[in-house]
Amino acid sequence: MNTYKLVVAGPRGKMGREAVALCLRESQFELVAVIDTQHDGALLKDLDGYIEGDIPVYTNMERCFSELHVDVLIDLTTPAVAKTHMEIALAHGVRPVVGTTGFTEDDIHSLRAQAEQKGIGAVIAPNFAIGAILMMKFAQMAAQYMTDVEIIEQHHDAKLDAPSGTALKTAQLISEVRAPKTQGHSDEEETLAHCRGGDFEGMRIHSVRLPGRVAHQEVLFGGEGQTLSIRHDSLNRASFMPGVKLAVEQVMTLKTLVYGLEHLLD
Ligand SMILES: NC(=O)C1=CN([C@@H]2O[C@H](COP(=O)(O)OP(=O)(O)OC[C@H]3O[C@@H](n4cnc5c(N)ncnc54)[C@H](O)[C@@H]3O)[C@@H](O)[C@H]2O)C=CC1
Ligand SMILES: O=C(O)C1=N[C@H](C(=O)O)C[C@H](O)C1
Repeated sequence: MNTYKLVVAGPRGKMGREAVALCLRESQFELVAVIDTQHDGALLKDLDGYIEGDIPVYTNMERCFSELHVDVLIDLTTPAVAKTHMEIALAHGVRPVVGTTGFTEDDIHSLRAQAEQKGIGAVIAPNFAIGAILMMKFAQMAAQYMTDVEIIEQHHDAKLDAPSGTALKTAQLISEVRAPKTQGHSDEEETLAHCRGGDFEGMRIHSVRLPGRVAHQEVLFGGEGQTLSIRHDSLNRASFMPGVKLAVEQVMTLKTLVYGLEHLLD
């Protein structure tokens, strides 16, 4: 059985905590360090909310990767730092598995070039939940036949980016099968700014942020005399962990950057 030496960036975050728990319970995963913004030199068990783990905390990723042998970085941090984290990992021959959202298409192109230049794998997955991948694939399938589409995503109010990475990825997948088109009335006017949401090739994306939500998305299609709704709900963050596990296992076999877990499920 293959074993993987892993580092988690963001261990005190909502997703980072789940990822640390995943690494500690999976026998083929060995958590060798965590990357935090604070607590350099402490141990995981010293961090708030942890009671076990003689695992070193680094605040400097370069130093971590220089001192330790690491196979995979799991990054669950913030849009502001995730790209730099990926660049540092790739430069050190460490394969990044990144759930952090907020990457632009240019970011993805340049990171893919870096992964290919190093000849190692990398995964950016805007959503690790298998049901969310199915929701996106079903939406892509439906958009071939029903071309009027609006996406409504709902998240907790601590989310930094809007729209969600999942909503953007859904729109990108739909745009592979649907020509850009203007939706709604050609003379429509917003009397309150942004009421019609973001415009992605004519598809409208609406972002709801409310306490009590986790991660939810509905893709709405309208046709003459009929509607179709495709909805996915993540009710907790454990829902993302089978996808993280899959990505860690698969990234070891890749030689390029893969954007979207759907490419690892086929
Ligand atoms: N791909 C997926 O399936 C999912 C992706 N996400 C994404 O994952 C990211 C994290 O989400 P949450 O855990 O909900 O956020 P969070 O705010 O609970 O956690 C983020 C953590 O990152 C840490 N952090 C910030 N800068 C850092 C740095 N330079 N080094 C190390 N740690 C750093 C913060 O201290 C914080 O603990 C977001 O971008 C979110 O959109 C969230 C859920 C599922
Ligand atoms: O911030 C979150 O919580 C989530 N972020 C991802 C996204 O932006 O799509 C995935 C999931 O929706 C939860």
